[in-house]
Amino acid sequence: MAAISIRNVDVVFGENIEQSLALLDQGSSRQEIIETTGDVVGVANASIEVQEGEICVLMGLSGSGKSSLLRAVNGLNAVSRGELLVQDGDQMVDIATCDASTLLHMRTSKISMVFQKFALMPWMSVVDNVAFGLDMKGMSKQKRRAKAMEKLEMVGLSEWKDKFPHELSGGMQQRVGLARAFAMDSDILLMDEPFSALDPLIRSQLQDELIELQQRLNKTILFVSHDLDEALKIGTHIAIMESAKIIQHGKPEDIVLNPKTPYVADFVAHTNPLNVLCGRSLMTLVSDLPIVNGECVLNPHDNTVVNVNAEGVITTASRQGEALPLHHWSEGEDIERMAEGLLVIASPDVPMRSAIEIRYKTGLPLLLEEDGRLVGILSDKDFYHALLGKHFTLDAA
Ligand SMILES: Nc1ncnc2c1ncn2[C@@H]1O[C@H](COP(=O)(O)OP(=O)(O)OP(=O)(O)O)[C@@H](O)[C@H]1O
Repeated sequence: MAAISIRNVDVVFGENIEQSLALLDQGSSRQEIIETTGDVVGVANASIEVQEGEICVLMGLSGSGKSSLLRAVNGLNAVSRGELLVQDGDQMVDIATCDASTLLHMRTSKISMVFQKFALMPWMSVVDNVAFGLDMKGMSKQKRRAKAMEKLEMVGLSEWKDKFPHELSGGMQQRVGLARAFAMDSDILLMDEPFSALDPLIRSQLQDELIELQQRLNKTILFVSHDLDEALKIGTHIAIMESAKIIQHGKPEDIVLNPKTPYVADFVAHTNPLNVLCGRSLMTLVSDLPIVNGECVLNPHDNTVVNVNAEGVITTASRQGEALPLHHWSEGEDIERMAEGLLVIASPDVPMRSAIEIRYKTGLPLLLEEDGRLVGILSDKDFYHALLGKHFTLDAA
């Protein structure tokens, strides 16, 4: 079930909204609209569904409209046109048209927000900051404190409960912000560049923690970032915005492999694809391998070959006439101790990061097997393609 359903949403800032919407419908650009009406188009005709338990990252350059859309989800920005449905139990509430008391209910019990600037109260202790917001839910003081302590524990800051925000580092303050958002126990978390003010190491740690917490608590998260590496790491889905519009929405691997416009391709070209790609997307198909004397040639330079029977089952392999030991690898198995000269057979779903590590340890290509049949290989050419970003095809719309 969709937790958030954004349907043809426009967000226009200004005094002449009707006129600006009419101009949008006529195909006027943002710039033309600002020149004619003085209004700024924050979001134009955005439609996406975010399913329960997804982390959807809104990605795009500065000014593309990410925050404008995010803030529409909890009513901080008014929706000028369209429907913005948010799940409340087994019904959907339209944030665009609901009354003030419904909006208040949604904000206090269904949707929480984490900002880039931690938004902590400087005069309140860490634990009181985390508990802030729970009294609006009518919780007793004792319960509020217990809940706040539980969430502080979760982010590893229980020892810091009585300190004040200025006594904490930026990363710790952001953890307090996260603890506060999780304390609200809302089903939906809106996160506006929550980690962008932090240094890379802390940022990466908090990203890992967020993924882990999300898996444990199964929240639905809408996350704004201008960093595709971050989006690829934490997003189950990514929506890319340009000039107020969503121009591509899909799973991370789809975005990396099939960018729809040069704008998306440009983002993709500057990212590290190893976190999202798997062997299947890059492998050389078995049907494309040269066959010499009935053997599939993996590397003609050192005569590494593999034999498959009529059913496609791998039987033996050799390098310069010497038999190579075969080893079936599955995810989670230690790669560190793999010996040079081991020919590894893995699933086509092997993450490229693991595949490269295996290649590094064994010095050999990988064989990819599905349903007991050899379907492809990963050789150095495929690894270089992944690293150099030559794996995608620009599917220009
Ligand atoms: N409250 C507002 N009033 C008027 N214009 C606004 C308001 N909020 C945003 N805008 C304008 O809407 C456009 C989109 O801004 P938005 O903050 O959504 O972009 P963004 O993609 O989140 O950018 P950034 O990464 O820099 O935060 C910008 O031109 C901005 O000036």
